[in-house]
Amino acid sequence: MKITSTLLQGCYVLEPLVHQDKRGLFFESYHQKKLEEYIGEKINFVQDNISISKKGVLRGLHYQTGEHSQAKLVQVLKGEVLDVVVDLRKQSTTFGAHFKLKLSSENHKSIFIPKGMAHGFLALTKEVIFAYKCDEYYHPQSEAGILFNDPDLDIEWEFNEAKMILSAKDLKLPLWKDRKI
Ligand SMILES: Cc1cn([C@H]2C[C@H](O)[C@@H](COP(=O)(O)OP(=O)(O)O[C@H]3O[C@H](C)C(=O)[C@H](O)[C@H]3O)O2)c(=O)[nH]c1=O
Repeated sequence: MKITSTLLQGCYVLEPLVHQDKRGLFFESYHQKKLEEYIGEKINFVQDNISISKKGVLRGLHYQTGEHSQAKLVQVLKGEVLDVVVDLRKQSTTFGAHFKLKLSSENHKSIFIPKGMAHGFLALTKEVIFAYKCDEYYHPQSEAGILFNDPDLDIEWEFNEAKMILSAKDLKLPLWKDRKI
């Protein structure tokens, strides 16, 4: 597995070793020991999530606050997304910055997102199966988010906004300057 840093402190891109043969392919989609050794801290994922989205669906930007803040390992099992991570950590050297990367069932890449980040993705193909691990359980009372097209974050989603599909909840998320801490 190859692990590379991103512009965000503590956020990494993982690329598995893909074993191909006449049947198809095999790769380790998660290896706790290798990831812990690289990031230098223990990881204990407790919940796996899967969402399925049509082309144009944008989910995010979401996070959980306080003790329910989640580290995540996100990957795409089918299709392709533009994945976006935003650094919410005031003490971070990359506070307020964002990182984006295309994840797909072709590139097999995943992103380790540390606690203290907002996360979202835009589905770029007809059907996207998105799978991710969280190190804290879902805690609705601690859910928070930032509007996807916040002017201060200025995220270029590379997609026609008129064709995006968002939940009513996500369309009402606050701006960066009004976000829940
Ligand atoms: C997140 C979550 C949701 N739910 C229920 C709540 C709703 O009834 C339904 C859909 O939830 P929501 O609209 O929040 O789902 P997404 O918009 O995909 O949310 C996710 O979107 C971005 C990409 C993330 O990174 C977050 O982990 C997560 O917030 O699933 C659960 O039962 N458990 C959960 O862990």
